[in-house]
Amino acid sequence: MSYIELSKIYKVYNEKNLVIDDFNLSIEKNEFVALIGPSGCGKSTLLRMISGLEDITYGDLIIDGKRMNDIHAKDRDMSMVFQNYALYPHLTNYDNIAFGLKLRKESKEVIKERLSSVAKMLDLENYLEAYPSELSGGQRQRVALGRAMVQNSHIFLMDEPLSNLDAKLRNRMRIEILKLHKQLNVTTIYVTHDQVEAMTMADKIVVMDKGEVQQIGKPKELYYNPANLFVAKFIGDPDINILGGTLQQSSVQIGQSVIELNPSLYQKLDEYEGKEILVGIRAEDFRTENIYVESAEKQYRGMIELIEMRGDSSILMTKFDDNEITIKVPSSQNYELGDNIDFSVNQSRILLFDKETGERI
Ligand SMILES: Nc1ncnc2c1ncn2[C@@H]1O[C@H](COP(=O)(O)OP(=O)(O)OP(=O)(O)O)[C@@H](O)[C@H]1O
Repeated sequence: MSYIELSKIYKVYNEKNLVIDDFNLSIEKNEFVALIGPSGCGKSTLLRMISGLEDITYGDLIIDGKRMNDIHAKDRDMSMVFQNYALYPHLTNYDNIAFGLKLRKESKEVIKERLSSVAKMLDLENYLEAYPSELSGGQRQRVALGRAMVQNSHIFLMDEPLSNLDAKLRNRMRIEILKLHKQLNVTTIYVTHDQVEAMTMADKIVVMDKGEVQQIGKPKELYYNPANLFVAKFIGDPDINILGGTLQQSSVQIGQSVIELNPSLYQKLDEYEGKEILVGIRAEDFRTENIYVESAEKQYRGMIELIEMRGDSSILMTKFDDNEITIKVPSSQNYELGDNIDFSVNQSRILLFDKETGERI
């Protein structure tokens, strides 16, 4: 049995509103798990059920072999960090961090010792006598982290802790949280709607939609082997290109164009022969250089309609037959608006989906 087991968990609000539907997840000790999905999919509800702030309607929450459903939040050995920091404005940062310890009636010495070690780790030593309003967003979030850390809990629950920070600070805090996670040997469950955050931080990602798990896997698994169209579209930036086509033996007909498929792929496709399917191609899976070397790959030509410069790469928008597509190229390749671009498709990276169910074929 894993350290944390969520087994057949359901959440029903007001006896009719099902927001978590048969959720199952195993989490190992010291693992960093990200829950991601669009707004309203039930991520926060799930985290609140784990923390004890919300009842579990049905199912079992087991931690270290013990059923926790009826254990009070304060006795669950967990610390929570929220998006809006939830700091008390009338308390100094020191008292904010110490709040939980004082509530638990820890001795002054213990509080002082833990505060000093945490403040050092978070680079907050010079701000302890100040109030939260005197801090920047990043510093406030560090105070909130500090408050969680001094509890010495074995489990950290984080609900979009970085969403209020600007992009640069978010990147820095991501690294800080990861370092803390490793240093403290805690098990972390991290809610975010930002797939980049989840991909860069998590050992394991749970993709949710409408209260249901879509896929659980390592970041790379989700990226290269999405279970369905929802996961393929949710993970990755820019969005994966999805083209509608008809399967014909060893190829897919897309409008007037044809994409050849790898033998390993089309051998599994008998039941789809002559049927409409969806083809997923990530922007980096078009080849634009040395395509003549890959003689087996068919070549296509499109006119560049838009260029998005991203620093190291450029995203080119062009057409494949009548479909708008994006192609990612190193920005050192010089393309201009209106240029024609020749490209081929990396066959080994093509993803196919059932048009009706969205499931990966
Ligand atoms: N106390 C409540 N009573 C009734 N319905 C609720 C309650 N809390 C949440 N919900 C509903 O449960 C669903 C899931 O909400 P939840 O906050 O868990 O989503 P989320 O994925 O965390 O969204 P976001 O990313 O926007 O925070 C929503 O449809 C929401 O309206």
